[in-house]
Amino acid sequence: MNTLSSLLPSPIYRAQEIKLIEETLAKQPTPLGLMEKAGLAAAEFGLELFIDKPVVLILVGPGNNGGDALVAARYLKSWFYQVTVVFTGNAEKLPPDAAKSLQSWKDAGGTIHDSIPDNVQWDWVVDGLFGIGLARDLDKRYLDLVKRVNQMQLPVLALDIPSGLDSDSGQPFRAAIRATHTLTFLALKPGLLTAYGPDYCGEIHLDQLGIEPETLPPSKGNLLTQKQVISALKPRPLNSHKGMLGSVGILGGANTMTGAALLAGRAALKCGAGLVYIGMLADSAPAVDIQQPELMLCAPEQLLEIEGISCLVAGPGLGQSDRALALLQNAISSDLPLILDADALNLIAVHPDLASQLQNRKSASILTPHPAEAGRLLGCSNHEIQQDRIGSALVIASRQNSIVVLKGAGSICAFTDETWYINPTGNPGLSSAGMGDVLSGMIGALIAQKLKPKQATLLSVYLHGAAADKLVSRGFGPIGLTASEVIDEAKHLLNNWVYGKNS
Ligand SMILES: NC(=O)C1=CN([C@@H]2O[C@H](COP(=O)(O)OP(=O)(O)OC[C@H]3O[C@@H](n4cnc5c(N)ncnc54)[C@H](O)[C@@H]3O)[C@@H](O)[C@H]2O)[C@@H](O)CC1
Ligand SMILES: Nc1ncnc2c1ncn2[C@@H]1O[C@H](COP(=O)(O)OP(=O)(O)O)[C@@H](O)[C@H]1O
Ligand SMILES: [K+]
Repeated sequence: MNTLSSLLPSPIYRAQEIKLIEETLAKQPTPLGLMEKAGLAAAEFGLELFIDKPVVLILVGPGNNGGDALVAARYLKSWFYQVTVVFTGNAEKLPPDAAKSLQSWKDAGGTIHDSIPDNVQWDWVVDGLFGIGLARDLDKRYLDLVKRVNQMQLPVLALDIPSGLDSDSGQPFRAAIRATHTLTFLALKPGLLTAYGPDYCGEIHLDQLGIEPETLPPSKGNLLTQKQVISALKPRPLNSHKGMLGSVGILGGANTMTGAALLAGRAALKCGAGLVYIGMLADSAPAVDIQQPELMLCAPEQLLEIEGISCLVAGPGLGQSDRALALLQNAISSDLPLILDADALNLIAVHPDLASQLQNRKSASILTPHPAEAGRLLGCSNHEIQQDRIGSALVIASRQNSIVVLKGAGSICAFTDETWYINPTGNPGLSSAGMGDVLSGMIGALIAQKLKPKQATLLSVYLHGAAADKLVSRGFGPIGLTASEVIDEAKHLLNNWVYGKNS
């Protein structure tokens, strides 16, 4: 069994893909069937977690997830746990493997309750109501069970996925079990990792049921891991100079939003860009950033004329004025790698000519929308984006011929070759103004330092969240965490990753 942080690059499969894998595996003769393995793994994990908690409630659903729970019940009973099994479904309609598990449970002397008995004080709960087979809203019977368990405020071990959660999208079907631990089987599913998934899953563990990951079919989706993102980093040559480390141009900072451009610029500087220019649109734009005088501030029209810029970030605090539109047009028509955030995305959403200009670019474009910006780009609501974060990010990537980072809990990085990644780092401390500006500056810095756009994007997304996680672990958040703090921590982490120092 693996915890998330111990996983090497790990494939993520949607429900349809997992079903195909299960069908293939079911045809291969093994001494122990997959359900038996899943139930045993769950019981062993329960034993590890709750060795001193003997009274357990096990909820069994109408499909194979329920079958897993019945197997777990049988093992736990044989280890002298006091097990109460609740099954409200129709035994005659159970799929064959689950029906066998029910029979084995009964053969072992187990009994079934058709509702949760009153007046029993359980120590913990096993949630085996639904797994990846749930594809519609919970009906009242199951909704009541889910609500009842959530009210108990007990430790809950969810099998495969918390019941009620959509394993593809991370959205609850009306309600979902709030688990303290989720033991998922065979491989990761996106719904565990993005949108509401992390809120419902608690600690996520993976049991591959003895199936070697190399034998699974290749997946378009993967979990981002530290090992993968840092693989492109290397120490600077001793004989380095600032010209080698690239220069980032930031376009933004209209009236009242100069801070956004400054944050992007400071992030670019502290993530290692050799030179950082900021072209601000504000009427009385500052001539210098007193806190960061290394930044070079200039008129935005001038920025686009500067020789030797390696990469442009357009959008932080850009506004949507005619001047902003004209500047953005120029930025998109440049041959430079381009990171587009915030109002740059909003302008593209309402100017189809800009969108088609973007599609035809030869150099890399990276779009970093939050769900509302993604909704504007696709002409749909924020809610619709969140219902299918992966699909939405892939559609934007393909339509705009761009790398896309769909931000928010479990950010999705999507590519035009239809591959996608989910980022496991980050926390609600990042839900404050300026965090997106910092991310765009970080990507700019890494591209300027000659990382490939894909690698720069994946590394920045992971680093941005990891810096926030480090800060929260030291008590600097989540409440009141600031974008400026994230910049400084990202600098420390990046040095640590490249030079192995405990800074
Ligand atoms: N098939 C296999 O080989 C394996 C399956 N495993 C387990 O099986 C699970 C998938 O099993 P299933 O495909 O049977 O699906 P589930 O057990 O997740 O649930 C599907 C069942 O729920 C019913 N249902 C769906 N939505 C409902 C709703 N809103 N209200 C009431 N009933 C509803 C369906 O009619 C079906 O009977 C996995 O998540 C995993 O836990 C594991 O044992 C590993 C091996
Ligand atoms: N709950 C969360 N968990 C993980 N990451 C988060 C969370 N909330 C926000 N973030 C991250 O913080 C950043 C916020 O960006 P954005 O919404 O554009 O902020 P702003 O526009 O204020 O700069 C994104 O990278 C996003 O993924
Ligand atoms: K479950």
